[in-house]
Amino acid sequence: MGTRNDIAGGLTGEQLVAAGTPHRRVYIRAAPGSGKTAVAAQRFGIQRFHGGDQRAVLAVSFTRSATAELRDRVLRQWGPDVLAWPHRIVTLDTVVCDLLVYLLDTGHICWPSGHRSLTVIDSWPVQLPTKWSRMEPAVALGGNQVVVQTLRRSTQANRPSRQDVAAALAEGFCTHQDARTLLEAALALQGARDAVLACLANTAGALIVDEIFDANAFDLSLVRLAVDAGLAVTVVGDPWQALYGFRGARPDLVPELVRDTQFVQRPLRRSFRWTTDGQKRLADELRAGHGVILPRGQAGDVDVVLSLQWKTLWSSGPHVLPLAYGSAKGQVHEAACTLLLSEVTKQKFGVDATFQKEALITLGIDAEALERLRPNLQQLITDLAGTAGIAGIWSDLNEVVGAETRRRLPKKRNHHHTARLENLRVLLHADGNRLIPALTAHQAKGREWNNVGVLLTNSERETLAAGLVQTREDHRTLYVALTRAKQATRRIADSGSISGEIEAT
Ligand SMILES: Nc1ncnc2c1ncn2[C@@H]1O[C@H](COP(=O)(O)OP(=O)(O)OP(=O)(O)O)[C@@H](O)[C@H]1O
Repeated sequence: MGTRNDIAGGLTGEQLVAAGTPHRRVYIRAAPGSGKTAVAAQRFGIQRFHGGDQRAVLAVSFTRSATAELRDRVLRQWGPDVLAWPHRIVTLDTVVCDLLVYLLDTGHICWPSGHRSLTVIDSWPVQLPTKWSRMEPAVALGGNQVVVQTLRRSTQANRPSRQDVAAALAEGFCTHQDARTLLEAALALQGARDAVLACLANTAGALIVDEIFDANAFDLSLVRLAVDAGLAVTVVGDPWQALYGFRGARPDLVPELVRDTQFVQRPLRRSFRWTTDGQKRLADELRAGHGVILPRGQAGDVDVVLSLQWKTLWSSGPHVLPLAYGSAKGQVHEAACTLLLSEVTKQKFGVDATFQKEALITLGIDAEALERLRPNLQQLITDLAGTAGIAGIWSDLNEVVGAETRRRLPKKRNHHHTARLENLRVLLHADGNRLIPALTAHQAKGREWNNVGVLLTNSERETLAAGLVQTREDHRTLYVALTRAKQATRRIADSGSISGEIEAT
């Protein structure tokens, strides 16, 4: 089986060394645009076809989009055979669930009403009714039994009742976080831990972990477990691009893992992204911690606008269309507006709104129901682009979406609901002007465009001018935003005008 590399001219020596190294524990430390995904994909294929091992080659990443990108790349580089069972590319959450189910199957832990297959959901509020409360039902392990406890939290939030969670659990439902909590607790039981180690050793020969700096302490303990089980483990990542501290990522623990378990380092230093001296210089200056100023300049043609917050993007003038209202919080009205936004983003850019999938889950709407809804959503966009009153459009949206969802839509409209529609209306009225898609740096991670505009707050500009520090997550988020362009990164002003060339101080 030969490789079908999709990179013109093939991989460089540095990339081939990283992809093909025979070491069993490898840390590929990669600069932005250095072909991290291409190298991970190459290593997957080498271990799959040339590893001389029938056991699974497993690659994991932390988000669905990063996992899908790696899977696509592996399939393109190696053809469909590469993912014949048992070889897999999945999120680490999938591996967690599989191990939990294995422990249920082997009787090391017991689920209420004896369930052995699980339906794992993103969060309870997308599935169960909630109330504003301090009392939070928490799934835990009591001995080897899965139970529900109630915890008193210091702040109130929308939370489901203990009874509803217990009933859902008895039907085999749990959240990804529950699955993690339960596996972590189970691994503290010696019998269960030995069983997981044996399961890993028997079924998998190699593990590749993409974006290792997004791992939290438990994720890293699973990587250690894979090392203990004797798997060949490769971790890939860039410490400058660790963004998920808010989800508990612990980039500071990665050097410890690499040191303790004696990984060899294979750096990827050369970047293929920069096609101009200006962008290369910017990337070098940022990484060296030097101060950088992106001066304002003439407007025109960036391919995307990036910012650290969705909110900033919505207040950035009539030419910038953000691909989401905000991160998905499982609220029904927000989800209904996301479906509407998605019709616009599909029309303008040919892509879904960023959290459309989450909105469909929140509303319990499947693909067929969405198709039924779409003509009505399109009519609502026409209304929004016209002069119809916002209050009427708000209740029409409720009626349209209400016909397909069992979730209760709000009876009373409030300012937040109508603001979403008002904002969209402003953009639909920006006639004749080219709309530019806008994303947060988190959503832009791993992606690249020719020309990138960034929207910065005053304090972010000051941070940039003083120079970035790798240990600060807010600094790393700026770094990710400013290293997405192949040609140029410009500072876009709120009016929609864009800055000129990069200037390093
Ligand atoms: N050997 C190579 N020759 C030519 N182009 C390459 C080579 N390796 C990678 N590239 C190109 O460089 C670009 C960046 O690659 P990729 O997206 O894999 O980088 P990355 O390391 O994942 O970046 P980031 O960490 O910033 O997300 C892509 O357009 C890719 O096709």
